[in-house]
Amino acid sequence: MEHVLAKPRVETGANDNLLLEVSGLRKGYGKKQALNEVTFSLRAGTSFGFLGPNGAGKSTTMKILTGIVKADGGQVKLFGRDITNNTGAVAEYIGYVPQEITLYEKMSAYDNLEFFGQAYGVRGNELKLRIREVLEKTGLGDRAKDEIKTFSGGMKRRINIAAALLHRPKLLILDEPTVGIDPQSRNHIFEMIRELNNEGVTIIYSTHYMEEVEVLCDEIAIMDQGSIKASGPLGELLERYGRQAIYMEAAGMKEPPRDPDVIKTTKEGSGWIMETANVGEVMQRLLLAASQQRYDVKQLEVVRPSLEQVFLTVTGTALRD
Ligand SMILES: Nc1ncnc2c1ncn2[C@@H]1O[C@H](COP(=O)(O)OP(=O)(O)OP(=O)(O)O)[C@@H](O)[C@H]1O
Repeated sequence: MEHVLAKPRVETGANDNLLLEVSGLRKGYGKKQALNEVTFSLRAGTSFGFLGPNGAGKSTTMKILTGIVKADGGQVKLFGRDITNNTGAVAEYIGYVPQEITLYEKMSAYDNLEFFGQAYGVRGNELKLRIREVLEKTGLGDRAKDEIKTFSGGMKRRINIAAALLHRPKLLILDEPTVGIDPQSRNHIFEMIRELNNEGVTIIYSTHYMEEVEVLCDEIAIMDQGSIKASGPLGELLERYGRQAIYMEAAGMKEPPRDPDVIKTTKEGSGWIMETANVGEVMQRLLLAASQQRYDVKQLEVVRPSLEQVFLTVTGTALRD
C-alpha cells in the first residue's frame, strides 16, 4: 500500500503538537447543507468529544476526515499534511469505527479481526500478536472463536472497535459507539477508550449523550445544524457560556427575592434560581435581607453551570437525548 504521509516528527513546540487541523469544511447533499464552515483543531493525546443532536453533521464530518465522503470545500490536515479527500491516512494513522457495525456475522470474532488486519496490511505473526492484543482490550478473548452472530450488539461493537485498532492508529474516530447497547458493554467501551487515550491515542468521539462527553472527553465541540457552535475544554465552556446562579429557599417567602445584580429569576421547586455574575455579593445581600425580614432560610447555595445549560446558550435549543 502506498504511504501518503511522512511519519510524524518528534513533537517539540506547542504547534508541533497539533495532530489534526480542520478548516472551513463544507458539504451539501442536494439542497441540504450538511456542513457549513466546520473548523477545529486537535492536539495529540486529546480525547475530543463531538456533541450534537441527530442530523447535526457529526457523521458527515467524520466521514470527511476519513476520506469516505468528499468535502465540497475546506481542508483537513494531519500532522501538518493535507489529507483532504484522501483515504490513505486511514490505512496508516486513523482508526475509524462507523455508526453501523461492519462485521461478518457468519465469521468468528478472530476471523473478522484477521480479515480487517490483513486489509490494513498487517500479516503473519505480527497480525496474530495484534489480534491477541486488541482482543484483550475488548475483554472478549474467550469468545474469539465464536461466530459474530452469537454476540450481543454491545459485544459486536467492542469487536468492531478492536478491528479499527489492528494497525495501531494514532487517531481513533468513533461515531456514536454506544447507541442501543447494554450498559455493561457501554462501560467496557468507556474503559477501552480511556485506556487507549492513556496509551497516547488521540480520540474523536461523537455522541448525542451529554454525560458521555462529560466523563470521557477533555475537549468538546458542540455541533448543531452543520456547524460548530462552541469548542474547548469543558471547564472553559462552562466558564464562558454557563451562567452562575444561586438557589434560595426560605419558609414563608411568597415573592422571589430581589437584588439589582440578579439577571433572571426562575421558580424551582419550593425556591428560586437567580442567575447572577456576582454570586458572592448577591448571596450575602440575600442572607442579610432574609434575616431582616425574618425569613427562615432553608437552603442557599451556588448552582454550578452545566453542559446542558452551555448547550442551550450556544444553540438556542435543548439537546434531546
Ligand atoms: N447520504 C446522504 N444523503 C442525503 N442527506 C444526507 C446524507 N447523509 C447525511 N445527510 C443529511 O445531512 C445532515 C447531517 O447528517 P449527519 O449524519 O452528518 O448528522 P449526525 O450529526 O451524524 O446525525 P446522526 O446521529 O443522525 O448520524 C442531516 O440533515 C442528514 O439528513
